[in-house]
Amino acid sequence: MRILVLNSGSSSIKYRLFRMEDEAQLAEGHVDRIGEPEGLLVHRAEGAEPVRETRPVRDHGEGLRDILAALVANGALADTADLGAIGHRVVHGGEEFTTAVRVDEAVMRTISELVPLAPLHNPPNLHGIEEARRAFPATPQVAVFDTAFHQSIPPHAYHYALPRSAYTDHHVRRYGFHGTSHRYVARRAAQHLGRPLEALNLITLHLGNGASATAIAAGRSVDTSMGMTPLEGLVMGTRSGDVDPAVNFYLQRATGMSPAEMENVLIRESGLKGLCGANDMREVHRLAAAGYADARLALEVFCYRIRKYLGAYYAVLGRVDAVVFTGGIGENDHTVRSCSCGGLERLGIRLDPERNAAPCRDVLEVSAANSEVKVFAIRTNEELEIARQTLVCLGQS
Ligand SMILES: Nc1ncnc2c1ncn2[C@@H]1O[C@H](COP(=O)(O)OP(=O)(O)O)[C@@H](O)[C@H]1O
Ligand SMILES: CC(=O)OP(=O)(O)O
Ligand SMILES: [Mg+2]
Repeated sequence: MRILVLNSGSSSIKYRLFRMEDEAQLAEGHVDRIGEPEGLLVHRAEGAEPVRETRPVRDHGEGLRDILAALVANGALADTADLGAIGHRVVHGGEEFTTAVRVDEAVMRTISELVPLAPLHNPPNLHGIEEARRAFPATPQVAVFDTAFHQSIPPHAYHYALPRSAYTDHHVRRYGFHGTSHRYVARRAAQHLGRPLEALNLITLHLGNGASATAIAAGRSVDTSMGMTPLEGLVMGTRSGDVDPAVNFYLQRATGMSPAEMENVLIRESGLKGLCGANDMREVHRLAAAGYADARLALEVFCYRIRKYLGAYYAVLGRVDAVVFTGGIGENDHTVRSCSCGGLERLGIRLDPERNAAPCRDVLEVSAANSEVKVFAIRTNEELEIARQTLVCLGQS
């Protein structure tokens, strides 16, 4: 069966096509700048020349039709009937969804009821599903939630110490995100260690544009650094992560910013970008190497926050079998890995500098031979995990 995985953002659609019999990736690409005067379309498929086009793409519906046409043109699909299912990334599933679900009217309604909890992510996800249902009415559509893996977090870890009505009336609690990635790399680590995931305690660190840490006990998520929204926790490209909530009110009063303007500052103008002007980690390194003190500080704040969560989750778990770094930064940035793990030898975490400097192609063990806790860099594949869960949901695996 062929499964198309879609990740619909506000002005983009990313996709990958898999043949599930052998989990081969047949094609991938993205449509960016939807609705802008000049859109960008990139398509790559096995055995075909890559295509890169710039032209306007009016809306998500047109973007999806372009993707389908490209998949047929480059031979990845014979026709639409060749598509067994579409799996959609949906960021917020609230408390309603603990696993992937087949999309129907009731599911669409529930995802839209969750929009207030994820105003940036859920509307484009929902829109992508609507358009896909319109473009492929006969194809089963499955929603796979970032929050689902974290539904095993116990009440003492998901409750904030707020008046009860915040939870009972307004659903304010920790939900956690990046669940498909944390789950995927946890499974890869277990395979590499040759042990069942259900027997392992892990700390997984997804460090991409968004970043989060998860404590995994006996294969299940028991705590994670992102909260009600993907703003809490680690320092990110443009998001602040943890701050004293009073900063919010203080800065609004001091500067006259509205709540919406303040939210924009915390989500889009903070993190690495706020600290040193660059949100891309490679650029932060370039600036630091060129002697910019702000960039060096940004790196230190970024790694220090990770180290704090490593310590906290060590305490949560009591025993840790492995720490896993993933996401664009976690997979590629050996400096961030060594800086984040620095000084944790007493916890049994010791890196091997030579192994740590090697490129990570799939699973790279970066801990020293005498490290009690194994440390890995593992390439994540959220799309493949979504395709697998789509297959499970349809009862075909
Ligand atoms: N070789 C590298 N060294 C350091 N950072 C890298 C490297 N390659 C990618 N990154 C960083 O990874 C981040 C993007 O991560 P990625 O997982 O691709 O993002 P997203 O969350 O959008 O999927 C950026 O900060 C980028 O600078
Ligand atoms: C939920 C989230 O933060 O996702 P991303 O890292 O893709 O922004
Ligand atoms: Mg990513």
